[in-house]
Amino acid sequence: MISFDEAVAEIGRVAKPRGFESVSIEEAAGRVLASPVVAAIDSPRTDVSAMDGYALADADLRAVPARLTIVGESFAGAGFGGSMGAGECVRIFTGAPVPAGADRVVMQENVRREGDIAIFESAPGNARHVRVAGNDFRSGDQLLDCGRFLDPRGIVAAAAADIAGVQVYRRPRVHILSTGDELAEPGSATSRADAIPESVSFGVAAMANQWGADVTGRSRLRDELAGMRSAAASAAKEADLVIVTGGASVGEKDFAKAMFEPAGLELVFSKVAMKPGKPVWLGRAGEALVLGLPGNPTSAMVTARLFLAPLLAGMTGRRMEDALGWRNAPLEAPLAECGSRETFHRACWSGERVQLVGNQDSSAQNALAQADLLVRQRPNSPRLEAGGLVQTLAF
Ligand SMILES: Nc1nc2c(c(=O)[nH]1)N[C@H]1C(S)=C(S)[C@@H](COP(=O)(O)OP(=O)(O)OC[C@H]3O[C@@H](n4cnc5c(N)ncnc54)[C@H](O)[C@@H]3O)O[C@H]1N2
Ligand code: MOO
Repeated sequence: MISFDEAVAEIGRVAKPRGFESVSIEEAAGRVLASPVVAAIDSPRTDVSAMDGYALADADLRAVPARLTIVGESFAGAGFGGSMGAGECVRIFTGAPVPAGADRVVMQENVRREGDIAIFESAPGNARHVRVAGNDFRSGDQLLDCGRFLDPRGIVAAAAADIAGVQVYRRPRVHILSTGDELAEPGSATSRADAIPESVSFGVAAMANQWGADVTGRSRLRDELAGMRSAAASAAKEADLVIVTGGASVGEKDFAKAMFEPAGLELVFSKVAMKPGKPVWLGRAGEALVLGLPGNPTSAMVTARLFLAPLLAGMTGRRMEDALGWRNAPLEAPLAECGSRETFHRACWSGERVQLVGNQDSSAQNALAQADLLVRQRPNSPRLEAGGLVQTLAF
């Protein structure tokens, strides 16, 4: 049995992107850049006004009040085509090109207008209200680095670079196999004695999508080795990552690993000294990675959060740390000493402190939905009093 940190290090070794593709800016949100975004234009492209008002030459306001003749208008998208001389100004709007000959914009609130004459009663302040060409970025500037997750802010910069598309890492194809004779489609559990709703694969699929995967297949399998083996072989051929739920322990029908043997399963790790989630395992079958999650729903979702999220971060070209951002937070109540397995308690954030949820059973589904944090407790660490700091991870 390896430690949690050793298991995370193994995840880091295997979690590599599987190629890249070009997508339009429209499709790029939530993807990760496989090549940098380089600006194709200056921004702004020319000197533009930062205010609605009047563009003029500073020299014309040396003596105030000043009366300048309005010789035209400049709008964003339709600049002033003419020329502006001494004693003249141009009506201008925010984002519009500043005409040649002007080096300042005066806000319209500080200007009185009489027909074609603009009257400037007082000396303007220091602010010229002109955004100089290229002051945001220049053509050729690298705006976003390779590996950048295209969040809404990044997408703005990518589009502003005036490029039609970007190169991003391919979304890993994920196939989820849930095992167990007892499992039934939600809504149909009572139609069969001893059946329960299959719940885990839905949470695992949601998490896989959240971390950038494309869930291309979902299958519910009976505990029958021949059928499981053929499902395992075809999932391993079709997917980059196969996730198996259940059958990870030592029961007589726990076939999760055995089902991949004919597909050439090589284990990376099997069993981690953690609670919950001890039976979690990782392997390869041909080109595919295979992640085995315990069947107990809380164990499955805790191990998915701790291993699937960083695995997909790496497979989509992100840093693994993006998925494992631990933060210190104070405890609401004392925490008993930890046993020999590293423990990940389910907890809630009250706004000021961390409170463990009441039901810490690894089969819990109601308490699972209440928890928004995991609290990490190192093996054999001593009791902590209320107010003591613990490491937490958004769950
Ligand atoms: N003798 C031992 N028994 C067990 C050990 C052990 O070390 N020695 N480990 C325990 C631990 S820890 C866990 S966790 C479970 C994990 O077992 P499996 O991965 O083999 O899971 P199953 O037996 O298939 O199922 C466990 C439990 O979860 C329910 N389940 C399974 N899949 C789903 C699903 N997709 N949706 C909803 N619920 C699911 C299943 O009905 C069982 O109740 O083993 C312990 N035993
Ligand atoms: O993973 Mo099991 O506790 O961890 O029920």
